[in-house]
Amino acid sequence: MSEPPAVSVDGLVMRYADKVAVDELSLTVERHTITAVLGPNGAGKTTTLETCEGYRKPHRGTVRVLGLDPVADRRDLHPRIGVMLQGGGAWSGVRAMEMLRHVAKLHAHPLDVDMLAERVGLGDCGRTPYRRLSGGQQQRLGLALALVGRPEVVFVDEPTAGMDPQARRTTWALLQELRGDGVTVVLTTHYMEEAERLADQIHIIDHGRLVASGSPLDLTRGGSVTTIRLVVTRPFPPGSPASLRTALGEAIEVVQLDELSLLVTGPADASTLAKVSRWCEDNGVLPESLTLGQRNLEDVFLELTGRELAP
Ligand SMILES: Nc1ncnc2c1ncn2[C@@H]1O[C@H](COP(=O)(O)OP(=O)(O)OP(=O)(O)O)[C@@H](O)[C@H]1O
Repeated sequence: MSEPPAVSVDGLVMRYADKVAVDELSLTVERHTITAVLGPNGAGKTTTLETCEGYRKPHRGTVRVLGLDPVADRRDLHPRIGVMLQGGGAWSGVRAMEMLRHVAKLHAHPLDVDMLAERVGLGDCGRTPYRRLSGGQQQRLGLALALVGRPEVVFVDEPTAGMDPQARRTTWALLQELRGDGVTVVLTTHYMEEAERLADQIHIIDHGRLVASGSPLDLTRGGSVTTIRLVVTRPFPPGSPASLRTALGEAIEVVQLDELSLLVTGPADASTLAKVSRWCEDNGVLPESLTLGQRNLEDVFLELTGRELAP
């Protein structure tokens, strides 16, 4: 029999009082991958992760991690997973290395804590109390705490939030190294670049629902699709997206980003650019800029939800 996937979520519904935070969500995370759950603030990413980690019980649907029920099989599952919580999850007065040593002792075969501290870049702040660590250092400690028990699956919630660009790159390299060692990494992020660079598989969620899944390449369709961004000097006349779409033809999508900009997506080329320019002239619209580019995940998200991904 083949081994179960790292994570399988099937028809998950999660509610806070009357609010539906996760709405019939189904997704699979294959082993030995980096999988990103991507979505804007409030999309339901943390709630989904916390359910996989066994901190919340599904209101409906099922969740399995390494084939186990995170709540009912908690004792068997917990030694096999690592969890990096949003906001660190350490006591405020404890020193970074004390905390790491303490957690290491709870595991049967922990990693060497000094090596791990060095690797995540905790280096010279090991004696600093948790509350005095910078946001980025708290994140690094959180990551070390998640990894010290040699987990098979590691859940990391917004691993690079609050990190400077260099620390972010170090963290990306570390997560890639983990995948190389056979660990499955499940991360949430609202950084499109993070998902695009790191993930083998991306699940985009919005309002608790899955809106798209695939590899970064699948989702951006191999770069054969281009975008045109049109920014204008005065608000568009009413009905502009529909009128522009009619002018450009069937295969082209037009999304209004805000009152002064539109995004055109599809098999666009120089002739499409010329048509957009002509449409502007015919409709008394004065372009401030008109740029042709490759479609990226941010554009995919915009098309799917009509909203920007970045907070
Ligand atoms: N404890 C709670 N009580 C009530 N509502 C909650 C609670 N936790 C989350 N929510 C709501 O559920 C929805 C999903 O929240 P969740 O934190 O899962 O989203 P998220 O995608 O992780 O967002 P973020 O990127 O901001 O962390 C949001 O509308 C949020 O306000």
